[in-house]
Amino acid sequence: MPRTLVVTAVDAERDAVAAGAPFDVLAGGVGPAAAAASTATALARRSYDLVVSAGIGGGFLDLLGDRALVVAERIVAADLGAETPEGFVPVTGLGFGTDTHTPPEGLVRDVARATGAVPGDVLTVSTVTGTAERAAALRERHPRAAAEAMEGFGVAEAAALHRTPVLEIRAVSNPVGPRDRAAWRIPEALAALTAAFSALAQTGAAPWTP
Ligand SMILES: O=C(O)c1cccc(C(=O)CC[C@H]2O[C@@H](n3cnc4c(=O)[nH]cnc43)[C@H](O)[C@@H]2O)c1
Repeated sequence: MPRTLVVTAVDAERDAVAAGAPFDVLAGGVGPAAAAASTATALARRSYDLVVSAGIGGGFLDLLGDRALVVAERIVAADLGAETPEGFVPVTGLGFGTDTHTPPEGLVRDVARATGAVPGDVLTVSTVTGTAERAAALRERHPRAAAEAMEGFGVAEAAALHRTPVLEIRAVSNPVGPRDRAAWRIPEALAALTAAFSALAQTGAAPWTP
């Protein structure tokens, strides 16, 4: 029986996923470093066939419109690199590391079909975008970005270390742009997360068999 590990940032996200399906779900902390450490520790204790980074996230509404869910075609470390007078240079442009993980195409397609999620790039940032200028800079560098969050790349790095396929699923709680924390629609996003994992479990297909 295939085993799937879902890694969220906080307890509320963990509980939302668990309410949808009885997978192993871990609240691994906020940010890429906490996510990588927690995921690597979990994968060292037990092997899994799939790791899913899941939670709420900011949406690029020019691409998403009012659609509430995103599945990552690529998981991109959007602020891992160097600022230069000519602009941002990703870590790969500096000659080392990686800045992108690519989930299995077939699984991305299956998730999109089962949940209605929009496939696109999901950016991992260490600082939540809070201005229109920053949002525009990200859009220019990442024309296929559909969402940003803070953990996907960390989860993906740990999964890669353990040679385990990875996915990222984000329910949109707020637009990527000028900060307005009071307007974040967290309960709605958590409900969308529950519905997504419930839909995946109901497919009855591997690797979603709980
Ligand atoms: O206050 C709450 O009830 C609550 C419930 C669930 C989650 C939270 C969080 O604040 C989670 C932090 C988490 O959210 C992701 N996130 C959400 N929007 C963005 C964004 O625009 N840019 C980057 N990250 C975002 C992120 O992955 C954080 O881990 C609160």
